[in-house]
Amino acid sequence: MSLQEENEALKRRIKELEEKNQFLQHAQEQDFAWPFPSEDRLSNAEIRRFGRQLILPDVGMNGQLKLRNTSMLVVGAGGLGSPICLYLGGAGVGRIGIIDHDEVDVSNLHRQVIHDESRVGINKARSAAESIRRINSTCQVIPYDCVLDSSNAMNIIPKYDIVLDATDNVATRYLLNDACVIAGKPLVSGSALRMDGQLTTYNYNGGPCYRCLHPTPPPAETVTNCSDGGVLGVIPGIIGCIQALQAIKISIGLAEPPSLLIFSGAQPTMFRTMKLRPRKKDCVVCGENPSITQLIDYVQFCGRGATDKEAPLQVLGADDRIMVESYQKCISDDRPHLLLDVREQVQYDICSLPNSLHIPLRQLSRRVDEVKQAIEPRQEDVYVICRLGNDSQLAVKILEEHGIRAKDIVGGLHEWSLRIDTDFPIY
Ligand SMILES: Nc1ncnc2c1ncn2[C@@H]1O[C@H](COP(=O)(O)OP(=O)(O)OP(=O)(O)O)[C@@H](O)[C@H]1O
Ligand SMILES: [Zn+2]
Repeated sequence: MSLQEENEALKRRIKELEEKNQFLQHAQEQDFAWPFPSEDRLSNAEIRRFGRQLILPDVGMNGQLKLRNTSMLVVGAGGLGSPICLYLGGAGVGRIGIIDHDEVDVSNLHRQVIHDESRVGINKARSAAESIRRINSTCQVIPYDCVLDSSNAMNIIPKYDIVLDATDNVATRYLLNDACVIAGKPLVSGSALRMDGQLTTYNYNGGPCYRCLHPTPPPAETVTNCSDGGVLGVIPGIIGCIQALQAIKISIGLAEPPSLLIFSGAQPTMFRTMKLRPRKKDCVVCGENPSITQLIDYVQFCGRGATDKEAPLQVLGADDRIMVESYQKCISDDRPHLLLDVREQVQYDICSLPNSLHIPLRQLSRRVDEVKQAIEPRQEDVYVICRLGNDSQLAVKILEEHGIRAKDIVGGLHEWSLRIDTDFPIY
């Protein structure tokens, strides 16, 4: 390509980007009159755009108008929130609020398909809003770049007709439940982990709320999220799509009594539905004499908040732990020692430090003799490592119970990769 051609191509690209920018600014600055002024008819442009779903007897003019006059709040623009936002925006929902405080990370992109590589580092609510506007510039999209918590939930939730829980932590589930009961909003709640997912609508059609079924939160250390347990990208895609469908059905008046949908992606018959237990008359929030009439401190109630899902465990004292730098010195000084790696096989196969003995934490109690055999000849020091430095502490405790003194490596392989060997993979 000649210099002149290159110059012309660059000019075209600049023009393209300027046009895109203008379009986005226009979309952001559009007049947010709500509900839409012309409530009783669709424009020709709308008829053309929504024609394929407009001709469904279940939707029709009436249903499409209802969608246009419905506002929905999507909490979390991650794995579930991505398909929810894309399909609700595409379907013609009039107003969509999106809350997320987090930024797009490259490890999100396998499932959070509303974002792309160019959005890495950008707030997810803003990124999702931009994607919806590109699909349907007439949708009023309101991104909230913040953590939804007790201080702001009652300012936001009452402004919407239907709320969709697309988050990944227990504190936000209880917060959303209570806020939706207090504000009288249906809550379409989804979850996805590994190959499985679940979906329920709470506080809808006389059905139960989340607390009716789960009065107390599970112990914080038993809760697994996608970054610990993994997730196949398409699983939240499926659940999120059904959440969007459910919200559309509620909006246009097609929804049945709420039930629990259980999705097992690894099984040949993937879908099951179960009847929900009825609403509890003595439920503390939706019962006849509720003791919770305003939002509480959910971080305290659940033992963990929305933003500290990867907060490190503190099980051991300082004497039972070493920093990655000290472990590196141990290697460079050639000090005899045993490195025990307690991650699952699937993680060990991805990467490991040389000369480690591998016993997954789950098997450690019954395989403790292997550790003894490995250290006995030279009475070596034992160091335990895992991915983030949580399981390794639990492993040190187990070894202690069997009379083996060991130390855990603080922050695990993640820290090793950040501070010692940047070529070591992070996953
Ligand atoms: N209280 C909250 N307020 C705002 N956003 C929230 C809240 N709780 C969770 N979220 C958001 O919900 C989304 C859930 O997405 P997802 O389950 O796919 O996990 P993730 O946090 O993006 O990814 P990973 O677990 O792999 O780091 C996240 O983007 C998270 O920031
Ligand atoms: Zn209840």
